[in-house]
Amino acid sequence: MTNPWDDWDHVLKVDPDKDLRAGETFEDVCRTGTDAIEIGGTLDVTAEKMTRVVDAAAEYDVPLYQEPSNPGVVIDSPALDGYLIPTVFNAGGPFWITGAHKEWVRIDDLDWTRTHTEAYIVLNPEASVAQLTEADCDLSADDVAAYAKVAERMFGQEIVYVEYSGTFGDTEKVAAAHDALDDATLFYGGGIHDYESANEMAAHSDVIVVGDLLHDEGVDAVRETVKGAKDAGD
Ligand SMILES: CC(C)=CCC/C(C)=C/CC/C(C)=C/CC/C(C)=C/COP(=O)(O)OP(=O)(O)O
Ligand SMILES: O=P(O)(O)OC[C@@H](O)CO
Ligand SMILES: [Mg+2]
Repeated sequence: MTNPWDDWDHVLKVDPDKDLRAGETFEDVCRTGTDAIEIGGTLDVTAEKMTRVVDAAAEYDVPLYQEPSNPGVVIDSPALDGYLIPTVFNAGGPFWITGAHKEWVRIDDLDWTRTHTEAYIVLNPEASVAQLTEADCDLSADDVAAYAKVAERMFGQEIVYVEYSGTFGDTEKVAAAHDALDDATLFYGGGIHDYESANEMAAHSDVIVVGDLLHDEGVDAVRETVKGAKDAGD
C-alpha cells in the first residue's frame, strides 16, 4: 500500500498558538517547498486557532494535515487531506496511548479514510509534550529501536515519530529507530534550524519535521531546511 508520506522528505509543523514572523503570510509558508504542512502543538491550541490556520493555508497546493493534541481541537474541514493522530508509546500512562483515542472515537463519527496514526517516541524531557504525557525519556538507542519495532511489527504503525521537540536529537538513537524499521516511515522532529542540521537528520530518517524555526526565524530559514532534506536523498 502506498501512503502520501512515502514521498515526503520534509514536513513543516505550524503551531496554531504561535504567530508567523512579522510581514510573512501563509502564502509564503506554503511556498517554502515543504512536502506537507502539519498543524498542531501541545499547549494552548483550540479548535478556533486550528480553523484559522487551515483556512489561511487552504487555497495553496501543499497537503494539509491536522495533528491534534487532544480530541477537543479536531476540526472538520474539507481543506484537510487528513488527520495524523499521535499515540505516545513511551507515555507514563495509558491515557496518551489509547485513552484519549477511546474518548475521541466515541464522540465523533470519524472519517477513517483520512485518519492515520503516528507512533511517537518522545525523547526531550524538557518539551511540553514530554511533560504532558509524563513520557519516560530515559531511553538508550536499543530501547528506542525496540519501541520502533513494537510500533511497526506489533501495532501495525505506518509512521514512527522520534520527537525531540525543541532540541536537536541524538543521531545514534534516531539511526537506531531507522535501522529497526522495515516498512514504516520514520519521522524525526526537533531542533532543526539550518541546512546542515536538516541534512544530517534527513540522512538518519525518512522525513524531517521542522517546527519552531518557522515562528522564530521565518520562511527563508525553513527553505534552507527543505534544501538540506532534499539533498540528503533517500
Ligand atoms: C485522540 C486524539 C484526537 C488526540 C490525542 C493525541 C495525543 C495522544 C497527544 C499526545 C501527544 C501530543 C500532545 C502531540 C501533539 C503534537 C506535538 C508533539 C506537538 C509539539 O508540541 P511541543 O513543541 O512539545 O509543544 P509547544 O510547542 O506547544 O510547547
Ligand atoms: O519545533 P521543533 O524543535 O522544530 O520540533 C518539531 C516537531 O517535532 C515538534 O513536534
Ligand atoms: Mg513546539
